[in-house]
Amino acid sequence: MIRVKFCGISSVEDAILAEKLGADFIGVVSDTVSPRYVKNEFVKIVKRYVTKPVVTVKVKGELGKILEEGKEADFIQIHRVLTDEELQYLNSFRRNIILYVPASGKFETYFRKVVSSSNYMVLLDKDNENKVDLYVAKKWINEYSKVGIGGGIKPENVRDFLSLNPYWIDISSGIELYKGKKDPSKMSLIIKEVREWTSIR
Ligand SMILES: O=C(O)c1ccccc1N[C@@H]1O[C@H](COP(=O)(O)O)[C@@H](O)[C@H]1O
Repeated sequence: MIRVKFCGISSVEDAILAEKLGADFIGVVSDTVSPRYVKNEFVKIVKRYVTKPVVTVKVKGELGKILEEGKEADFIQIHRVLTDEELQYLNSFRRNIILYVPASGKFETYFRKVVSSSNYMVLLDKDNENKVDLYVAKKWINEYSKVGIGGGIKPENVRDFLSLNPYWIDISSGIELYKGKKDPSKMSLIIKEVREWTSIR
């Protein structure tokens, strides 16, 4: 079964709708780099209305602060490439962590460091503005069980990502009416594609 994370959720209404339509994870971006930014306190509010795990996405900042600010979330997704020292520091915490790894052959060594470090979930995504290398992504998904994939997923191309058989697919901008507002029909289409894909395999 391929799980679905709808990310960049920035209203309770969209969180409730995402869960109702079938999302397995509700992602919120609590980092000001995002046009979908929400304050840390939003996690606690959303958790009153949904039962699915809530993921808070962080990009910048010192890891200790990220872990503290993300403590209300079920998962903390750290969406930047970490230094060796940061990976070592993170290993000393028992938290549900999702680590971003750019889906590019240039990050093969980093991918191996991450998956050998601890029991992380790994999210493959674009390497800056370079598209996801689906060949590399397929190779890594076959090697490690907890690899999700994002990076420009939308209803028109979701099958390309489902064919890699990831642990989950992760979508933010591809299911929007406009930045910060999710589109019910696009979310429904994604879920429909996933269910159809899963039912025939
Ligand atoms: O969603 C965001 O605004 C965001 C901002 C900064 C870092 C990560 C962000 N979202 C994560 O990136 C992937 C891919 O996004 P997209 O679907 O290509 O728009 C998304 O799944 C989130 O996990």
